[in-house]
Amino acid sequence: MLRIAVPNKGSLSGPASAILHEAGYQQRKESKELVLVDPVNEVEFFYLRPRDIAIYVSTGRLDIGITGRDLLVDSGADAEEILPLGFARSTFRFAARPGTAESAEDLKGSVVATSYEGIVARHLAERGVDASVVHLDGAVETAIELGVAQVIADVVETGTSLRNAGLEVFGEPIMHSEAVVIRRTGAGAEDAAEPKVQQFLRRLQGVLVARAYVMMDYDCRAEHLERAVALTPGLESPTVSPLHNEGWVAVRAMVPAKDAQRIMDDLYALGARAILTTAIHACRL
Ligand SMILES: Nc1ncnc2c1ncn2[C@@H]1O[C@H](COP(=O)(O)OP(=O)(O)OP(=O)(O)O)[C@@H](O)[C@H]1O
Ligand SMILES: O=P(O)(O)OC[C@H]1O[C@H](OP(=O)(O)OP(=O)(O)O)[C@H](O)[C@@H]1O
Ligand SMILES: [Mg+2]
Repeated sequence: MLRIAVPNKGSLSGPASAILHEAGYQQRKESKELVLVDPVNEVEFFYLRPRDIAIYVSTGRLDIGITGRDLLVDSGADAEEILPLGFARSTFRFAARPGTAESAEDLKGSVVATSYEGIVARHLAERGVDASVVHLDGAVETAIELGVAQVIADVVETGTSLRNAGLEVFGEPIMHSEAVVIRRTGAGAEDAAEPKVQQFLRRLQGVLVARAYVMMDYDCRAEHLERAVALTPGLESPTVSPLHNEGWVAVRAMVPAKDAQRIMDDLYALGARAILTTAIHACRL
């Protein structure tokens, strides 16, 4: 059985279970379940705190896990990212009251509050900045008002939490994060679990592609085919079939979902007709 760590709480938990479900894996029905065996797919899921997942995976007791890139880096565990998943996107940034500082270099002698001590301590050390780091579990934005720190380093998505606390980001983002699949550093072809890991990754990649692309079908005059195909090159090459009406062809290609409407306009302007898009539910590329 492949043993997989899944976040049990927080921003990563819902979308992680959703992508696994879309990839055809059984998922827990109830948030108190800690372990779930999916016998058909020969996978065992362990629902763990997101912050602990890299630690479990680094020991090799679990084969792979889903966590945040920021949590992976912060843990310092011997685990590496093998597939970015595109959800729980955030930046990790310094923030303070306006006018406090402009960059990490201004933080000498300051107290920085954060839930990500590992990332912050390393970032400051790399720049030779001597500042103290205070660990807080959450709601870090409040640490400044309560006088625990002059500066915070925290996850920022919309910036609403910072604005509500009267704080502003400063300096370059410390890192960009999103949910990622991780495994033990150095795991590879020699591992017994490797074929199953690769199959698991192909399934998740299939979901990511199915989410990002639609299938587009249209008819166009043969003399317009080259220009039409330039608009819909597909992933490898579009399928072109003859139509019963001479001089017309049917074209089928995958296109990025976000561009679909613009491409349909451009194809129509080119004289293409019967332009249809359909959702892709699953795929293996
Ligand atoms: N508002 C947010 N938007 C996007 N990603 C976020 C947000 N808050 C946290 N994350 C991401 O979620 C992961 C942290 O998960 P974790 O469960 O520890 O915290 P959380 O989602 O803030 O939940 P909670 O604080 O309620 O326990 C990190 O990878 C972080 O980048
Ligand atoms: O930029 P925003 O869209 O406001 O999102 C960022 C906030 O979301 C998370 O907080 P969460 O609600 O998880 O509370 P926590 O600080 O207790 O973790 C994170 O720690 C930030 O505070
Ligand atoms: Mg949080």
